[in-house]
Amino acid sequence: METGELSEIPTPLVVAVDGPSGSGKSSVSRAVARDLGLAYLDTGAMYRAATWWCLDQGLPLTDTAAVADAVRALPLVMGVDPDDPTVVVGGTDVTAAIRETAISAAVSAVATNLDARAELGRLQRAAIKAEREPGGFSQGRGIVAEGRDITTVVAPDADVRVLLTASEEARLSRRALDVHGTADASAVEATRDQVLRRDADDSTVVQFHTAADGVVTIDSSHLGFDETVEAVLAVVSAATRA
Ligand SMILES: Nc1ncnc2c1ncn2[C@@H]1O[C@H](COP(=O)(O)OP(=O)(O)OP(=O)(O)O)[C@@H](O)[C@H]1O
Ligand SMILES: Nc1ccn([C@H]2C[C@H](O)[C@@H](COP(=O)(O)O)O2)c(=O)n1
Repeated sequence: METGELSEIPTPLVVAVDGPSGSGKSSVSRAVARDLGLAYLDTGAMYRAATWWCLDQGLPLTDTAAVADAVRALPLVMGVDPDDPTVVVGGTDVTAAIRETAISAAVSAVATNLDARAELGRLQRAAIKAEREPGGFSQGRGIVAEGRDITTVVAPDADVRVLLTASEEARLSRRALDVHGTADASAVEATRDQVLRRDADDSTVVQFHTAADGVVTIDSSHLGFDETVEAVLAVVSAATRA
């Protein structure tokens, strides 16, 4: 499918994308949203923002009740422009800060807190609903939302549901390139915690390695970035023609 061909897609359109760390969900979902003129919601960034907020207040992430209370009071504003997805907490722009290694290392403690998940899921559903209505960023065209449980828990009724996977090897070398600028053996080794340990911890509460019924799997291990975007657009096209 050619870029831009989907200007005729039925709207509002909700596209849900899940997958493990480094599978390409964020970058591919942003490109798909841009192409289709939709909003973009990075739900992982919401877990990261919640983690930043708790740590900023000096909360021990092991105190599950205190973390859940803090997340219920989280003053979070998510920017859903795919060209400039921002994250603001209590008036502070934390878009860059939430990508730091300290947050990546700690975020699973919040992601495995079931009360925090319930609250963030509620905020995610509200953000998706807002983009189905005229007042949102997309003016009612819709949204691409990505994470770990969007196809299954947050938006199981999405118009298009995709599980984006890639081999461990591909995911580790992509993340190593991002973080260390090289995918040599030591860079890959240094990336294991951020990718595999985090996925193992997160998998204890949410399933994102196998597609649920009705979810289309795209394995990007041997696809380039543009090919992966095209593959998702093809799934959107097929689903909206059906
Ligand atoms: N098909 C692909 N081929 C090569 N590189 C890719 C592909 N898809 C994504 N990438 C690159 O891999 C890196 C990781 O992608 P991205 O951050 O989107 O993954 P993610 O699944 O959102 O990870 P995380 O959940 O850890 O945030 C980025 O640099 C991205 O450009
Ligand atoms: N829907 C979601 C989105 C994210 N998470 C968790 C999993 C990660 O450890 C963390 C950060 O996500 P990332 O920015 O790396 O995509 O948030 C989740 O449990 N559910």
